[in-house]
Amino acid sequence: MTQQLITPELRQWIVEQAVAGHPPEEVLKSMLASGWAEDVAIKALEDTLTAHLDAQARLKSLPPAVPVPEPDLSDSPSCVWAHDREVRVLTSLRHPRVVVFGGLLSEEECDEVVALAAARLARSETVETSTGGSEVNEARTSEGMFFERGEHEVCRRVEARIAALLNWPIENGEGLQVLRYRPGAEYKPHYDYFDPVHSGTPSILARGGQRVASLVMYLNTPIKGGSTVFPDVKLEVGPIKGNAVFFSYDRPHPMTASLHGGSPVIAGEKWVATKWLRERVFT
Ligand SMILES: O=C(O)CCC(=O)C(=O)O
Ligand SMILES: [Fe+2]
Repeated sequence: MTQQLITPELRQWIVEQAVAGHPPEEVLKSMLASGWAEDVAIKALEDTLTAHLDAQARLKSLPPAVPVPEPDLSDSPSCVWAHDREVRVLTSLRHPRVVVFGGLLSEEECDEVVALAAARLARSETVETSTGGSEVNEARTSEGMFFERGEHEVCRRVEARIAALLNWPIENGEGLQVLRYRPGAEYKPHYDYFDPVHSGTPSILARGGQRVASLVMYLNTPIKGGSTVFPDVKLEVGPIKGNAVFFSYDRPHPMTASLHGGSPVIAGEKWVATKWLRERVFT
C-alpha cells in the first residue's frame, strides 16, 4: 500500500475549507470519500488547522505596520539632493531597512555640533562627579545630551536636510541627541522604539506616537572600534565623520530586525548625533 502524503496543496485545501466555514467533520468526510485513510486524514486536519490558528493568533497580536520615513532611492542614485547639500548613498539594505549615507554633514557642522554639545556634557559631568556616580553603567556607557529641536542655526540646517532626505516632516523629529563614547564605552544592542508592554510607554507615545526611524550621524572618526552593529544581519557600519546610518522600523516589534548597538570604542573618542523620527508631530 502506498503511503499517503500530506502535501502543501492538501494543507491549503483544508485551510480553504475551514475559512469557507465547513466544519472539520464535514471536511474529514469528503477526505474519506476521496480515498484518504482515516488516521492520515485526521492527523492532516489536526496539524493543519492548529498551525493555521497559531499563525492567525501571531498575526493578531502583532502591532500594525505604519508608514515610515524613506529616502527616494527608487532609481538607485549614487547621490541625493537634500535641502542644501548633496548626500552620497553608500549602502542600502531592505531588511532591516538600513541606508548608509556619506557626507550628510560637513566637517565644520560636525565640529560645531560637538562644541555646542560638549559645553553641556561637561556640566552634567560635574554633577555626576560630585555624587561619585561617574562609574561605568552596564548597557550604555556613553554620556549624552539633547538639543531642543531648532535650538541652534546648525540644528535647524541639519534638521531641514534630514526632513528633505527622509521625506518626513521636521515637526515629527525629536531634538538631536549627542552622545560621547570614551575608550571602552559602548551601547549594547537595543531597539529604539518604545516597548508597548512597558507601563511608561503610553505617556511617551502621547507626545508624537512611536519612533519609526533613527538616523545616527557620526561627528568624528574614532581611531579604533565604535562601529554601529545590526546583530540580526551581522551588519557593521564604520563610524566615519560626516556619514550617517539610517534605519526604520514600521512597528514596535523585533520582526523589524532593527536591533542595533554601538560596539565598544577601542581607541580615541566617538561622538554621534542621533535624530529620532516619530509617527506624528513631536511636541
Ligand atoms: O552609537 C551608535 O553607533 C548607536 C547609537 C544608538 O543606537 C542610539 O543613539 O540609539
Ligand atoms: Fe539606538
